[in-house]
Amino acid sequence: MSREQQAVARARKAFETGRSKSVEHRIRQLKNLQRLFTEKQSVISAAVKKDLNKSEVGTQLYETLGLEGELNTAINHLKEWAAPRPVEKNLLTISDTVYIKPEPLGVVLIIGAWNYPWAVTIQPLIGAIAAGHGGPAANLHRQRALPRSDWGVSETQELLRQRFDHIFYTGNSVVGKLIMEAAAKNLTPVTLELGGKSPCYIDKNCDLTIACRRVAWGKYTNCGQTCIAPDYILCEPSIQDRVIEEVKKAIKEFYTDNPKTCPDYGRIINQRHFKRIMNMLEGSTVAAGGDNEESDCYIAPTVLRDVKPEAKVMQEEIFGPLLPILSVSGLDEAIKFINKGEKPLALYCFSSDNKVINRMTDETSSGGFLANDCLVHFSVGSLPFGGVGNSGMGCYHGKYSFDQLSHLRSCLIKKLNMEGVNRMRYPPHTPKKLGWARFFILNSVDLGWVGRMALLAVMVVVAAVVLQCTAQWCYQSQYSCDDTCRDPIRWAAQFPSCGGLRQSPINIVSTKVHVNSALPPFNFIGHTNTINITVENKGHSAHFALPHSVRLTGGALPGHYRAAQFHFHWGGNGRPGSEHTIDGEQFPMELHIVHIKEPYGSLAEAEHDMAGIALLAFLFEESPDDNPHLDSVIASLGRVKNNGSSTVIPNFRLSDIIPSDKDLFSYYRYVGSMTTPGCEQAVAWTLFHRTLPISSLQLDAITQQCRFWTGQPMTDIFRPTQPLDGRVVYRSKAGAALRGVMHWWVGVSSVLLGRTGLIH
Ligand SMILES: NC(=O)C1=CN([C@@H]2O[C@H](COP(=O)(O)OP(=O)(O)OC[C@H]3O[C@@H](n4cnc5c(N)ncnc54)[C@H](O)[C@@H]3O)[C@@H](O)[C@H]2O)C=CC1
Ligand SMILES: CCCCCCCCCC(=O)O
Repeated sequence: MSREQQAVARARKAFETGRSKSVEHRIRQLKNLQRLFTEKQSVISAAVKKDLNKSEVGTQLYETLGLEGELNTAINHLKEWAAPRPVEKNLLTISDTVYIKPEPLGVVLIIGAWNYPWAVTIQPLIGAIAAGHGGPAANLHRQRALPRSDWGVSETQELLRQRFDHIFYTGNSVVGKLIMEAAAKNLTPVTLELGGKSPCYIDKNCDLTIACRRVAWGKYTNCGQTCIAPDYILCEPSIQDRVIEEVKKAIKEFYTDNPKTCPDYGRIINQRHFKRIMNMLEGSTVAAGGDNEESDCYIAPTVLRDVKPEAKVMQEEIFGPLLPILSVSGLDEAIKFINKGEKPLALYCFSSDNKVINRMTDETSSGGFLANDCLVHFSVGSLPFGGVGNSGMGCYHGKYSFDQLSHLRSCLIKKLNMEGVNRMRYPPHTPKKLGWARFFILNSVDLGWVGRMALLAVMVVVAAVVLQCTAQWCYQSQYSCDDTCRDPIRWAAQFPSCGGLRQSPINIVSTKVHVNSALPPFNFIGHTNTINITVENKGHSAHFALPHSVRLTGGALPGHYRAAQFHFHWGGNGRPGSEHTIDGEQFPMELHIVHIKEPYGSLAEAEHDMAGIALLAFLFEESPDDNPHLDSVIASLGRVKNNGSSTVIPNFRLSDIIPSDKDLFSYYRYVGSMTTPGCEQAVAWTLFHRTLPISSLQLDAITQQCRFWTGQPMTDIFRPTQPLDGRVVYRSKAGAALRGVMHWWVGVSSVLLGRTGLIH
């Protein structure tokens, strides 16, 4: 048996004892690892000094500090991570216990690279221990502190002939493919943390001194041997000379006039890599640096100017201290250039203009994206770190390491009773049974986070099942005395927020609103894009899903918001159906465009923030003529008649159904809630003065097409207005200056929080 086979056998035996599965055991192991970094700090630093000429402080800053943080996070959160995770259920499974159970996979092989030898091996190891793996085979690669040269390859190759339950590899993409090939033999899942050419776009609209200092830091740290180092700069020719001067200034500031003698400037790992990097200089013009000494593996911080895309230095990841500058005519060309290459591990964009940054994020893809800085995303444990496409697959850091190295097992525990409900899925199959199955499967019930108490909670759920099945919420129009669904006045019994003090919709009394000159116009982004949107009948209304490229800023909202969907509220048979009323008048129909604040990913995440959701509301007024922009909307509703059905509207533009920006400076603003259960009190409402036209024929077409989840015609889908409860409604003043925008929001929030008794 080879020593690699023995190591794997030992690890598997240890795993099979089941000891590593106990959370207490995992925490003990993590604490042991923590001790290693306090007790052996100087040995660790000395080894890395020999390998890469990193100073002791440098090793702590770039390697062990991050590991200490990861260890603390894992130790503090492990119980929560490892606990069963209850999930949302549908009506069919409401009485079952449904959860995700994170489980260790078995034996994990971790293969690391030499450039940050501790960070890239121990960080996945922390995840592996946390996930409950038995003695990972770990990396066998050798650093120069041990036998010098490329030892480790043959041992790794032998290891790869063994069977593992996961392989976590950090290194170059060529070897990454070999790893995947070896893993395929046993269908072993892999995480590949690879590299590539990470572009850095510098916009002319930015502080070049600061931008170049940050780029120089990102590039020359560890002598350029960082997987996420900015590989090359893209900028307009007009700023190239300034960029060179500023990078030179930063080099001097960090590493003195003579980087060779500076303790903070590193060395290339070995002569093979030294030659590889020096070869890349061929055909390019050195604008700064260029000095080198092979025997010392020294290459000075170097800048290359006017580099062509065909140049040698642009054909592969540099992984050394050369910084090529390529000319582009502007943002469009930079995006085109980046998209022509493989998807990078990191993408950097320096600009003072948010539009530039937004376009760069929206129109490119990369493992990570950083605006106006380099490398630091690696140190944020709450961000998943990993590549995409050629830069890798899978991710880690913090909880992501735990999840990456766990099997997220789906568990559904049913009881052997309630067979009646199951009959809808047993043969003989009939359309009626299908109708019931649609109802039970398509209606989800979010019971919230039950955590480790899942077992106890499910008993409560079982007890409540009969009540729950018959207690769906409905609009007043659906309710009749024979029904058991909950109409709006009884929503609060099941959804407590619906009885809160900041509920929507409201009646706006125009003489009582406060005129506020600090309410500026909105900035609509992506509203004119032509998109394909999915429309779905949700049982209570129809939702028109919007892509994340549609965004919103301005309007004194406290941040950037991404569109999620829009929907309408309507009446029926000539009855008005708006939710908001003005001076008691209800309008024929109301449009709501729902936006979620960044960086929240969903309504559920945003609901804990008082302004987590921005809702734009438009009232409709009856017009003698049809509004042609509503044709595609009306036609799509005809294709989603029943609960759960969906369709696509191709080539849709949001700007076609709402007025242009210049007509939207005038609006009401107040803080309220969603108007359907759970009535989350997290909404900054904007109700525009400008109404939208709709003909009576169009209104009839809209209100007569869809059906509720109960099968009845979907009419009068609005919630009655709610008490203001001391809230203030503001009205924007046309042409107001931007000044004081933040003050307005802070002012409103404190007024509101104070009045609702949340602050004193
Ligand atoms: N995404 C990330 O987190 C990181 C990615 N990298 C990337 O790693 C690359 C630099 O490291 P490398 O030169 O790859 O490091 P390396 O030469 O140390 O190789 C990485 C690992 O692969 C093993 N290995 C090498 N050749 C092998 C073969 N033929 N068969 C089996 N195993 C083999 C080595 O023993 C080592 O453990 C760069 O592309 C860099 O961007 C580096 C650090 C972090
Ligand atoms: C304070 C910022 C720390 C940046 C550390 C960067 C480590 C990159 C990982 C790698 O190349 O192996």
